[in-house]
Amino acid sequence: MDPRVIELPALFRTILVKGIIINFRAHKSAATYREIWTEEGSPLLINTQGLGDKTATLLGDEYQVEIAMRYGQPSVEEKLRKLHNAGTNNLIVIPLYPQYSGSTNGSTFDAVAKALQKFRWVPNLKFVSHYYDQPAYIQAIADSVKSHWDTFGRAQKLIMSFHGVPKKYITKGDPYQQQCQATALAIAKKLALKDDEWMLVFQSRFGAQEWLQPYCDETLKSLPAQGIKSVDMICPGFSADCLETLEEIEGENKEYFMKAGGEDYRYISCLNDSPAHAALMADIVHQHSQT
Ligand SMILES: C=CC1=C(C)c2cc3[nH]c(cc4nc(cc5[nH]c(cc1n2)c(C)c5CCC(=O)O)C(CCC(=O)O)=C4C)c(C)c3C=C
Ligand SMILES: [Fe+2]
Ligand SMILES: [Fe+2]
Repeated sequence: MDPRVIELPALFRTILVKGIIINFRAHKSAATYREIWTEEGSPLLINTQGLGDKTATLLGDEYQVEIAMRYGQPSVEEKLRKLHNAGTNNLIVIPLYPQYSGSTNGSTFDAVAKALQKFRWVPNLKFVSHYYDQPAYIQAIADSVKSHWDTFGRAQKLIMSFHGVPKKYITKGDPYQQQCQATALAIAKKLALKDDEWMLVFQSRFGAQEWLQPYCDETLKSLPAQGIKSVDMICPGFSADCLETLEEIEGENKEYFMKAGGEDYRYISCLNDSPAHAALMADIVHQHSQT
């Protein structure tokens, strides 16, 4: 029901979410979550917690690191309360979405502001709007691709899949598409890829309106007929593996590609709780601690 995610007037949003999404999608969604669930719980939560712990180790005693979920648990409010009780006076918020979209980073800002409304205290606050072009981020992604190539060999094409948003969000001023393109180009450059050796696509289209193109699913269905039989898949817009990567990219889209005549489809994991990812987070914190 977040108006930043579904940009419709309240009445239409309610009809869409409570009338259509909950009735037609909840069952399928629960089944797909069951497919990716691990003994320890949600991959998104475990990977994010691991990243938080490793970042805390790198930052040392001067900092306290807490991870929170935009929706669900642990909540932003719960973690802000914990930080407040610990005497925190300087707060740095990093939404774990490298490319800014109102539907993610903007919405995270809303969650922090809304939670703080319940507090008398408001700390010194730094909000990291995006980090799509940070050299350490581009390097970490490129290194994860290289290390995958070293182990499994190299496919004909590297497909970089970013989460989609309705095209209308961009025409209204969201910088998300431009930031995804800049990230993808920087990764391709770092890997010295020729133009025909990589591609940017957008996944997760939902509903009837036009979303950002090219669509991931349609692209994968069409590539084998163009002679592309092997692909490496990466999702640089996701910090941690989750439903959108493990089920949608590693599962569903692999099936589309193989059914269309593809032969080799390899998914390269998100940065998750890798040392390079924790170092990137610590780097961002240090940059925002100085000013
Ligand atoms: C229909 C509107 C949605 C837009 C626009 C959207 C943008 C968007 N989302 C992410 C990242 C994640 N989304 C996740 C879950 C999720 N997102 C939507 C809808 C929109 N997202 C739904 C309905 C759900 C629930 C899952 C489902 O039923 O498909 C998650 C969490 C996945 C998990 O493992 O829990 C992430 C992460 C981005 C980056 C983005 C636009 C930039
Ligand atoms: Fe989403
Ligand atoms: Fe999605």
